[in-house]
Order: sequence, then structure tokens, then C-alpha cells
Amino acid sequence: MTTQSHDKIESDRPQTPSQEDCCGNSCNPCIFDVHQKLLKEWEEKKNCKFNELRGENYLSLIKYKKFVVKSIVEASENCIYLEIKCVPDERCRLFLTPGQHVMIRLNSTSKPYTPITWDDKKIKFLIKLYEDGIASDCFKKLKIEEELFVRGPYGDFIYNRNCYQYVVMLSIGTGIAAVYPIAVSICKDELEDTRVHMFMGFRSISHVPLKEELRTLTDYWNFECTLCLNEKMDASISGVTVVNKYLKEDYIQSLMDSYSKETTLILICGTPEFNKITKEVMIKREFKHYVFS
Ligand SMILES: Cc1cc2nc3c(=O)[nH]c(=O)nc-3n(C[C@H](O)[C@H](O)[C@H](O)COP(=O)(O)OP(=O)(O)OC[C@H]3O[C@@H](n4cnc5c(N)ncnc54)[C@H](O)[C@@H]3O)c2cc1C
Repeated sequence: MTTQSHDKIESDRPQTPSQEDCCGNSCNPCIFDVHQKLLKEWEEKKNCKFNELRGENYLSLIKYKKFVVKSIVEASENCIYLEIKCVPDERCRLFLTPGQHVMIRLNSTSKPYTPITWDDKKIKFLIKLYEDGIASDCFKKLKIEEELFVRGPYGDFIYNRNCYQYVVMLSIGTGIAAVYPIAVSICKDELEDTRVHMFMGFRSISHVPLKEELRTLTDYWNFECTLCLNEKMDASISGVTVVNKYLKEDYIQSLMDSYSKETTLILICGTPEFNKITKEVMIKREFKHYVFS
């Protein structure tokens, strides 16, 4: 899609009324209700137009598509970056939205993974290698140029620009893979007024992937990042706050004091136990908007 066609679609977005446009007489429909309706119609039209302009997606929801391994690089202790490339096809490109995941099939096993970056032809993943993990064992043996198969993308998380004052991301371990692309897309959007605060739990600094990428994100005015490390040690990443704290209930409770329960979106991604505890905190604190990925 050309930048002009993209800009044209964006410029058709219904203008958000200001507080002064509302007379305060509880009209039915209120100017804000009308705006919501117009916005919904515009979103629907925009999605149709995008699909028309962008061409076919190489990925399929129902069929595994062939990819080859382009690189395997150590990301942190027990984690690799895996970059894969699709088989060239003039008509097709890769389309994903931040936070979506795909199924990767290797030998006879198939597991979900969340792309951290991608372009028209390539996808990069952050993958934790478990001792005796079924897929992990396949990834450990994987060679450059070897074939693997992917279907997707899945996940219906939709983020709309400027709907929140803050997006707070709470993740542990490889949960960072789900929230990192969302943080990047918000920070790189020049029309965003929303601030992103990321809180990530890891065992130690050697378990932290994407260090350089996180440092780069801290150059954006609206990004702040705190690493919560379980093991006590001196560690630093320029621009990133590092604390020796366990990202668990009481600490999460205290973090949430700084945010409004109406205007904050909370994204949660970790183990089932972490997700459960964090959800309980959000319910207790009456936060209105929280999502698990
Ligand atoms: C939507 C989604 C997105 C995901 N995205 C990512 C991602 O981006 N990156 C990522 O790294 N992971 C991601 N995951 C997790 C991923 O799909 C796999 O579950 C993970 O990689 C482990 O798979 P495995 O086959 O290697 O390990 P498994 O075989 O599932 O084993 C995992 C661990 O459990 C242990 N284990 C297995 N069975 C038992 C048992 N019976 N008793 C005790 N221990 C046992 C194994 O020894 C191993 O240490 C995602 C999961 C979901 C649901």
C-alpha cells in the first residue's frame, strides 16, 4: 500500500469532538455517541479498503505455509531469536498485527509463538528453549535453510490510537514477546498521545532479551521501562530502570497506585499463575480495561 493511500484513509477519520462541543443537556443521541457510530463505520470501511489495497496475505489461518530458517541467534540465557523467511511470491506479503501469534509446525509438533518483528517476507521470534520441551528439542536441532511451517495469524487484540492515557504492560519471561511489538507500534506512531509503561520480570539480567531494543525505545518521549529482577545484582541498561524486586501481587498493587482505573489499559502476559494473580489485583483495584495475551 502506498503512503498516499494510507494517508488518505487516515485523513477520512471522523474528527473527535471536543468537550465544548457537548452542550451537557444529556441529548439523545449525544455528539459523542454520534462520533462513536461514525468512528465504527470508518473502522469497518478502513479495514475493507486496507484489504483491497494491500494484496494477499502469505499466511493462512487454515493451511500451514512453508518458511525457511534465515538465522538463529542467542537472545538471552535459554532463549533464541529465530528468523524465518517465506517462499518468494510476487502477489503475497506477510500481514500481522502487533500481539498476534502464529502456530509453528516442526516435525510432528505444533506450538504457538508470537512474532516480535516482521516485514513483508520475514518474521522474527523470541523462543525459550526448555529442557526436555518437545518443540524446544526441535528448535535446538534446527539448521539454517531448513524448512518449517506456519499458520495464522491468530488473536483479536485491537489497539486504537489515543483511547487511553497509559498502556501498562506487565509481563514475565518470554511474555515480553507479546507486549513488545505493541509497545513499538505505539511509540513509533507520531500521532499517539498515549504513554507506555512496561514492567517486566526476569530471574536475572542474563535472562533479559531485547536489551538493545528496549534501550532504543526509551528514546521515545512516551516510553518507560522497569526491569524487575529476582536475583540481587548490579545491572544496568541505559534508560531502563532496574529494580531487585519480584513482580508479584504486593508489588503490582503498589505499581497500580500511579494509574487511573478508567483511562489505563493493562496488558498482562506471563505464566498462568502470574496472569491469575495479576487479574485478581486488577479486579480488586477496579481497573476497567485489562487484557491477557
Ligand atoms: C498464544 C501463545 C503464544 C506464545 N508465544 C510464545 C513465544 O513467543 N515465545 C515462547 O518462547 N513461547 C511462547 N509460547 C509458549 C510456547 O507455545 C510453548 O508452550 C513453549 O515454547 C514450550 O513448548 P515445548 O514444546 O518446548 O515444551 P513442552 O514440551 O510443552 O514443555 C515445557 C516445559 O515443561 C516441562 N514439562 C513438560 N511436560 C511436563 C510434565 N508432564 N510434568 C512436568 N514438567 C513437564 C518440560 O520439561 C519443559 O521444561 C506461547 C504460548 C501461547 C499459548
